[in-house]
Amino acid sequence: MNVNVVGSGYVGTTLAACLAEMGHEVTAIDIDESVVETINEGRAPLHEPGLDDLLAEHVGTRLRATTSYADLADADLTFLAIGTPSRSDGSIDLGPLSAAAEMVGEALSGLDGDREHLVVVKSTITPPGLGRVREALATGLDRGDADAGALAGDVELATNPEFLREGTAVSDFRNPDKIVFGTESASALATLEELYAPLIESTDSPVVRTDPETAMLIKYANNAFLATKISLANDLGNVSKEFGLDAYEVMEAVGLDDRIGERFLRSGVGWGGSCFPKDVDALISSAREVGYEPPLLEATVEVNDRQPERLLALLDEHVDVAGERVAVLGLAFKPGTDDVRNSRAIPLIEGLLERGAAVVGYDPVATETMREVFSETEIEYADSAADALAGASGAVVATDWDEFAALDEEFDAMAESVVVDGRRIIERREGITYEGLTW
Ligand SMILES: NC(=O)C1=CN([C@@H]2O[C@H](COP(=O)(O)OP(=O)(O)OC[C@H]3O[C@@H](n4cnc5c(N)ncnc54)[C@H](O)[C@@H]3O)[C@@H](O)[C@H]2O)C=CC1
Ligand SMILES: O=C(O)[C@H]1O[C@H](OP(=O)(O)OP(=O)(O)OC[C@H]2O[C@@H](n3ccc(=O)[nH]c3=O)[C@H](O)[C@@H]2O)[C@H](O)[C@@H](O)[C@@H]1O
Repeated sequence: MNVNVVGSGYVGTTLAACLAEMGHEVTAIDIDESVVETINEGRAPLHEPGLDDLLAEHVGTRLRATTSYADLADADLTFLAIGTPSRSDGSIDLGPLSAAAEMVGEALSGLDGDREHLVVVKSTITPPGLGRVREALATGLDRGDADAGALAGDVELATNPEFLREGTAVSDFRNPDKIVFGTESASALATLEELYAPLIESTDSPVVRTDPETAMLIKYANNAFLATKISLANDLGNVSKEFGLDAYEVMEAVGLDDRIGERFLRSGVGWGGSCFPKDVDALISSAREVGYEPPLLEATVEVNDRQPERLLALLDEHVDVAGERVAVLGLAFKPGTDDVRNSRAIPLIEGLLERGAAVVGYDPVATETMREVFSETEIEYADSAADALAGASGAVVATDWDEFAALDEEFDAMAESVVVDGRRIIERREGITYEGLTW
């Protein structure tokens, strides 16, 4: 099939590359010229394992990138994979997605009368927000019938939420736990089924067929459940630590219960990233708009917000960091990515700066992205964990990069070897004062 993917971030680029791998002709559209140039050179515009190889293989044959919407109507369908960031009140900023939907509408306004085109929202958007995207698309099509809530027969809106994780985006896309189609007509469903047929046949993944709004609520409920699972592990982890017990031993045993499952029970400094924080906030915000205060989701956020301060309080017990050099190991919100959006390293660094510490951060891939959050005048960036630790009076671990597990004599070069681990990646050893956040 002939497919457009509008938005070439983590989701859009992965989707475009994997659809090309499945044999489709794909056009990736992004407003950022540098992103388009990078893709056309056969490279990923972001750090995502396996994506460079896929692009190198398919760019120039089945995949191309462009900033132009001009030929959009030639394809069978168009995905919208635009960011849906949070506003300060927790609701979603629909501006970028609506703007893109309007541009797609304009590009489709000249569609031949006998042709159909499916617009598929891949972005995560609340059910009420979807109405706004429909309106924007209708505005673009210049049909102005948004009140009727429907688009003319030849252009239809569907949803197909994405469940991939950053750092494992390509393998997650190739092996999905489920595929969710939110459609309003049999022909829209048939289009998505045809598009995904190679993946469904090769993986046997379950397919959920529902309406567009329910599909999106499934996405929110999924992320809310996972974030709550981690926050519960953190709450129980804090209790374990106060009892002088090891939360990991406890949760490993708890996870053996099939009804609970062992994944996403790793306690520590909490969840970050571009999605859990914004999606849980958006769900709370849109529930409030319809008159429901969701107490458990609010507690999920509160537990998460407190973990970095709990970690710093442990550091305070061992060293007064005012005027001292403190190493922050890991800047990315999790290993395998250069994404620092809502990374737990950010509140840790802010807390250390408030205490008057001289912060030196190290990350194997996320230094450049973190420089956009903290300038070189605010914190120092080291080229290696060893350089970050040298002369430091304390170290905090924010990300569980594998390479941190191998650190050993590097701790000997610290002025005071106090290590507070927020991710259980450093081994306890002789010669260092080690504190685990929940163990
Ligand atoms: N990052 C992730 O792991 C996941 C993200 N999602 C959802 O997918 C959506 C996209 O997320 P990311 O890929 O992380 O976003 P991103 O921020 O990495 O990428 C968005 C891209 O859209 C481009 N863009 C903005 N306006 C545009 C326009 N009018 N026309 C063309 N391109 C435009 C930007 O230049 C950027 O390259 C969000 O709703 C997110 O919640 C869902 C599952 C996983
Ligand atoms: O909607 C999204 O964008 C995506 O959000 C998450 O994926 P992602 O944010 O890439 O990363 P995760 O692996 O889920 O980790 C999120 C955060 O939770 C933390 N985490 C994870 C697992 C755990 O046991 N403990 C824990 O603290 C990680 O360190 C990280 O900060 C979901 O896992 C994906 O299914 C979803 O598609």
